[in-house]
Formats: sequence, structure tokens, C-alpha cells
Amino acid sequence: MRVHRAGPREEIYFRPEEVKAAIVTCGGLCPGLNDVIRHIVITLEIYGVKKIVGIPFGYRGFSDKELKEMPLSRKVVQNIHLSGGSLLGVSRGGPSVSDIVDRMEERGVNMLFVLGGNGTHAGANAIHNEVSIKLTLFSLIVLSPPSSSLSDRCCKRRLRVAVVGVPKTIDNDILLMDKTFGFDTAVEEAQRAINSAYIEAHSAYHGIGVVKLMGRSSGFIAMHASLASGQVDICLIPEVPFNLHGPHGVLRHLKYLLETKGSAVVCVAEGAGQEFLPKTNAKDASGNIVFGDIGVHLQQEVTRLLAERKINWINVRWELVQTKKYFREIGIPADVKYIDPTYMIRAVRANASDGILCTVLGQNAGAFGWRDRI
Ligand SMILES: Nc1ncnc2c1ncn2[C@@H]1O[C@H](COP(=O)(O)OP(=O)(O)O)[C@@H](O)[C@H]1O
Ligand SMILES: O=P(O)(O)OC[C@H]1O[C@](O)(COP(=O)(O)O)[C@@H](O)[C@@H]1O
Repeated sequence: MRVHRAGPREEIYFRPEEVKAAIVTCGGLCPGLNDVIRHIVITLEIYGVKKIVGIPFGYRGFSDKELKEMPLSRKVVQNIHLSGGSLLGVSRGGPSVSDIVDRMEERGVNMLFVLGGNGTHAGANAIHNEVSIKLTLFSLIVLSPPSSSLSDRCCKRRLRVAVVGVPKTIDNDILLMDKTFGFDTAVEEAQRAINSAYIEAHSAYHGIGVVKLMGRSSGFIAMHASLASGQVDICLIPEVPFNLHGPHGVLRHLKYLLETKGSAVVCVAEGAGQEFLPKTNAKDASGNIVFGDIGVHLQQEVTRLLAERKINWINVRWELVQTKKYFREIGIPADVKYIDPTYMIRAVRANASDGILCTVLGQNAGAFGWRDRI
């Protein structure tokens, strides 16, 4: 693996007037996508590029004839960082790499900026392998194959195309990077949910606030948000196995907290405790495994509980049901409030710290597309 430092080069390969640059954002949303898009466009304009387009809705925008590419300029992107989301839209799934490269050829795209996570970069790598000649420009700070193998591996279509990847993950789980953009904002936003859970729990008799945060395989958001809040008693993350029941189980500790403090707040990352849930073989459009839904278990529990209590349990989640059930069984009243701010923490505008990070990333990506041969 080789990691290339991004940023401007002394010599550049492309003539600006010959460049048609395209930007695509794939996977899930993340605060700061618009900031990065904005700075790529601004940087490309500084280099003199006149043809810059956005590909709508991720890789899907390459195949769906209904989706037209969006002309981008400094004027268009001037204020996009003031709102969350992606100006271009995002999606999972989409066309084959061969189709993507066909469309790139048809449209004359010779510089492609890809913003996304693991899957997106697997796609970017595949595009790179499909298009490139010896001029092989891949990766801002992600993976790149050793240069000696490029001419052998990357000459399928022998096109002069630069592919630049900007790593994006709200989960902040890329080992090579201290911090990924959007993470800081997500953690900050998560504080609101935790604080609400605390207020609710604290204001109820034997109140328990449960907050579920993003994190399929890593609990950085949950852990950082918990540490920052100072209001969380139990933080459950995928990296650390735990028991629900038993002398060292979460429920027993909650009982202790109710008896000693009168209330408690639990912050759980979505990937934590998956082993307690029924497994499904479902996959999302990108082929990512959909975590065991609580469906069957929930239905069974809800049916039983509905009969006993006249409460609308339809939207009650598994964590909540388990907690309520436990305290009902042990005869201790508990008032459990469940908050799921999952999409609220990623649909927001980037905060100041992420804004700066995105500025640096966007500028360096915009400048990196020009580099001469590796
Ligand atoms: N191995 C792969 N090869 C080519 N494209 C891929 C691969 N894995 C995912 N993709 C594409 O990358 C895009 C984003 O992938 P996804 O896993 O949803 O998000 P993320 O990039 O955040 O991990 C999707 O359009 C998907 O089809
Ligand atoms: O509901 P969606 O759109 O599939 O996204 C949810 C997933 O995105 C993630 O936040 C990861 O996304 P990124 O790492 O690509 O930012 C997971 O933790 C979560 O399971």
C-alpha cells in the first residue's frame, strides 16, 4: 500500500482547457460533503478549469438517463456549505464499473473526484483499474497500488483519466486518519439527544434515557458523545462485548443506578449487541449486511406487552422493550425514554472545526487531480 500526500504539484499533467472534471458523492450523508464539493470546485476554477459537473445521486447518476449532470461553478457552490447534505445527492448501489466508465468516456470526463466511504473507494479503485494508463492518479490519502505495477494492472482502457478519492465516514474509523470530516459535527449534534435523554430520565421517577447513535462497526460517535456529555452512565459499543442479563449485565447495573442515583442514561451504538438480535440475510443496495432487525423479537414482545399494558408499543425498539420488561419482572418501576437521533446527527451542516477540515481536504483534492505521473 502506498499513501500519497495530497496537494499541489510543481508540474501538472493536464491542460486546464482540456479538463472535464466530475464530482460524485456516494454512500450515506455526512456533514461537510458540501464544503468539500465547494472547495474542489473553487480550486479547479483557480487552475482554470471551465468544465466542472456534479454527478447526481452517487454512481447511479452515471447510469440513470433521467439524471442529468449538474454544471458546477464558484457561483453555484458559493453558499452550499451553509446547509447539510450533499448538493449532488447520494445513493447506495448503482451501475457496474464498466457502465460507469462507459458513461465517463461518452461524457468526456477525465478527472473524477469521488467522495465516499469503503464501498465508494472500492468502486473508485475499480474505476481506476478500468480506465487508467500509466498516468494513474488515485487516492487523496486512501489506498494506491505501487507505481511499478501500474502499467501492468491499470491499462484496461488506456484512458487519460485521473481518479481522486476523498475519504468520508461519519464513523471516524479510518486508521490512517486522525479524524474524518463530519465526525466532530456528529458528536456535537449527538450531545443534544443525550442531554434530552438526561433531562427526561432525570425528571421521571426511576427514569432511564436510552440514546442510539450511528456506528455499525465502530463506536467512536457513541463513545465520544458520551465522554463529552458527562451525562451518560453506560456506553455500549460494538468493539466491547457485554451481557444484558446476569450479575454483570447491563440491566443489573441499571437497577443499581436507579437505586443509587434515581435515574440513568444509556448511549448505545447501533452495531452493539447485535448477537442478541435475530440474524437476517438481508443486504442493502450496496451489498452491506443489514443488521438483525428487532422485528420478530419485537413483535413477540410487543404482542405480549400490549395485552398487559394499554400502551402504543408500535415504535418501541428492542432495547427499550428489554429494559422495560426486565424492570417489570423484577417489580421495580422504570420509565424508559428512547431517543434515536440517527439521521439528525448527519443531516446537519458541518460545524466550524469540520468546516476547516473540509476546506483543507477540498483544496488538496482539487489540486491533487493535476499531479504528474506517479
Ligand atoms: N466492491 C465494490 N466495487 C465497486 N463499487 C462498489 C463496491 N462496493 C460498493 N460500491 C459502490 O459504492 C457506492 C457506495 O457504497 P456504500 O457501501 O453504500 O457506501 P460507503 O462508500 O459509504 O461505504 C455504491 O454505489 C456501491 O454500489
Ligand atoms: O441508513 P444508511 O443510509 O444506510 O446509513 C447508516 C450507516 O451509515 C454509517 O453511519 C456509516 O456511514 P459512513 O461510514 O459511510 O459515513 C453507519 O454507521 C450506519 O449504519
